Amino acid sequence: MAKIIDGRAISAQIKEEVKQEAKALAARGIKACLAVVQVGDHPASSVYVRNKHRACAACGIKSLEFHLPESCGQEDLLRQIRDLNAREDVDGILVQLPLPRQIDADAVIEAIDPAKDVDGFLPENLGRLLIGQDGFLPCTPAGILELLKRSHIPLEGKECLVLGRSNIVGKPVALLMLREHATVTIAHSRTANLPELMRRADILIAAIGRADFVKGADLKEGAVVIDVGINRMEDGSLHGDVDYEDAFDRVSAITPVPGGVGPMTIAMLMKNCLRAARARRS
Ligand SMILES: Nc1nc(=O)c2c([nH]1)NC[C@@H]1CN(c3ccc(C(=O)N[C@@H](CCC(=O)O)C(=O)O)cc3)C=[N+]21
Ligand SMILES: [Mg+2]
Repeated sequence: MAKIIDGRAISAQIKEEVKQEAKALAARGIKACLAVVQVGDHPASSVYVRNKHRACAACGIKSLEFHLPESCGQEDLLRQIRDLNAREDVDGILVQLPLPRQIDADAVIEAIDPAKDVDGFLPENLGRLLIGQDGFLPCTPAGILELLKRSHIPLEGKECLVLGRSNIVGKPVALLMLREHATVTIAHSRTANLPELMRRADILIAAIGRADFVKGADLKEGAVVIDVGINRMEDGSLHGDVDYEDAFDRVSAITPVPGGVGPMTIAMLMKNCLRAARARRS
């Protein structure tokens, strides 16, 4: 029987821990504060942004909303970020992605003060992860590690296969697994021997954005599957990158979609906000 790794339950536990820490900080007169910057009205973004404000409220973190029009220019956005960098009361800055085409997203993200980079997207924080220094970890990779740790899944010496090589999930989660002494392989669209790699992975982390791409027969018997994919189907349902039903009887543990990695991303964002507040103000 496969164990379902319950991201909603584990994220609720983390948010409860953050709430207690936020309370302790508030007792010293420090109210942690996240600024969320949204540009335009990408429908998915509005939902995600609302969820982030909701999580802040639940954790006792103040959240501020800055909503710029779809047509806003690069300079307008940069001015907004410089303003938030300068504000004493703002601990974390999150610029919701994707940004409209006319905006250079890399330049915008890099304008954020690294001490307020609660997404963990800046070169400074990703570089710290690479060389083993403390910094803000990107939320999805950090959430994946937390899911594995709180589910007591051993990582040391295990074969871990990461599907996908993005800067915000694939590459950083591979580094985190390496830090935990797993043997890590990163596969991508041009990997030649994917079937062979999938068949021998003890832990498979899928972050490719292709609905139901990984089938049960692809997996090693008893593998642990972490599914980062959030693929919206035509009927409105969400599917992961792994065919959950098909994989279920073959794995020892698996994250559902929804209710797996997604909620953990937000919980780790809350944790990063609190950490930013503590580091900046005490
Ligand atoms: N600067 C920035 N930081 C981000 O962290 C960021 C971003 N931009 N842009 C968009 C992506 C996406 N993302 C998700 C967070 C939570 C869920 C989540 O909670 N998902 C739920 C349900 C989702 C649903 O029903 O649509 C689940 O998987 O159970 C999903 C996706 C953060 N992102
Ligand atoms: Mg599925």
